[in-house]
Amino acid sequence: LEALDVEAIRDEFPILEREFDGQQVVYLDNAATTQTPDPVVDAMSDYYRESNANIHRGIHHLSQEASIMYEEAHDRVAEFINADGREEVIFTKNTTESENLVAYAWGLNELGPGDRVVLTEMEHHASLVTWQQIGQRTGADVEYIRIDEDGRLDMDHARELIDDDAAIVSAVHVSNTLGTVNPVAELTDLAHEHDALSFIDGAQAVPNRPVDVEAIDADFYAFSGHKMAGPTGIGVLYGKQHLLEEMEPYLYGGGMIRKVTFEDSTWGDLPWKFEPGTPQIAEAVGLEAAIDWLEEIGMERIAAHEEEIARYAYERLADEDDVEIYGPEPGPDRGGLVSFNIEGVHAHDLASIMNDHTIAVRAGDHCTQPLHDKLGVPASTRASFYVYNTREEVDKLVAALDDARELFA
Ligand SMILES: Cc1ncc(COP(=O)(O)O)c(CNc2co[nH]c2=O)c1O
Repeated sequence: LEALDVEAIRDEFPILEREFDGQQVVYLDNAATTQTPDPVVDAMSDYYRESNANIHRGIHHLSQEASIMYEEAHDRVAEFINADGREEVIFTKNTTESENLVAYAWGLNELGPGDRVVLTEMEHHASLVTWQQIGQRTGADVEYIRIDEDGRLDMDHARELIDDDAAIVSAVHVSNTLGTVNPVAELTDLAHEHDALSFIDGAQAVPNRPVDVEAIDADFYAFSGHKMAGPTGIGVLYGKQHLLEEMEPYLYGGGMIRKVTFEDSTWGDLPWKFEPGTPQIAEAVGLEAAIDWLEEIGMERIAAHEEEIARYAYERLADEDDVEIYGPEPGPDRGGLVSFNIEGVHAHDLASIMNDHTIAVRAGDHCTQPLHDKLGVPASTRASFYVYNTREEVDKLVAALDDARELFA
């Protein structure tokens, strides 16, 4: 597999030339949000300059043009994740809203006492808090598949929890804290063996590796545009068509109806039934441009680049005696991020020192507070990589650790 031309890629991100206090930014916070290449920014600007109009096929050229752009963005997403078609691709605001859509439109109506919602201990709050609250409102139990000391799922425990009481398994594809790549197809098979649904949180997977929802056979799959070189304000909920057809919407308004009388209303076709009001049209154009841009590079090459950079970062950090790294060894079941702590230095202090060197990392609980409780630490520092990161940037990260030791350890 030919390596990425990182320098050519970096030329499409002017933001990576930014300097603070005379130092060039080193952006290692990609699990939080990725940067946006010129072609994506240009596509959205061009939309506003040349095609902007409200959609739902108004009787004028601009509306028809904007409607087709918006509708075809759904087709492009379906092709990218190997969904059957636009009917299985709902545009939301972000992964969080995609999780809530299923929780409200399916969970509230289908769950009750005696049902079990099976999560994992490494879930992001977007999934964990959502299903925890739905469990409280419906009387369903919420249980968590344990992780082992390497940050991998305990699949024996998974098989124990995913039994005939399980109604849905909601699991993260790639952990945003541990980097663990979970066996989502196996979890889905287990769920289906017991007539339970499978909902996979792909926020840290779709941007970084090939994802085929049909191969996984997930019933629902969620991700965000801003984590895959696309804009904020747009996310995707993939859902199997027969499930989305059966589900009642939980957000009402214009654009999602077929017929409205004073007495009642009927709902429009998929995916529009779940997309009320004026949607994020420019963001849909931007998301399609991001998919084009990523596929131009190739998802396999992106995954290989990230594995190589994460492996290098893991190995450099593992050489430091006072550094504790969370999650599996480098390899196929670790994604492109490394979370760690330095003995005697709080993660926030470390991130602050990194910022003195204009190195952008994330410090905190990464919206996985129960996982950090389980790890026995209040916070961690996370370096997360994307297509434009280099080994030299990892070297700068490691070199800055000494400043933190001098000041805090
Ligand atoms: C695994 C996972 N699930 C869901 C979300 C929520 O995505 P959103 O709805 O687009 O915000 C995130 C975002 N994770 C992070 C956002 O900032 N730092 C992070 O690690 C995530 O990493």
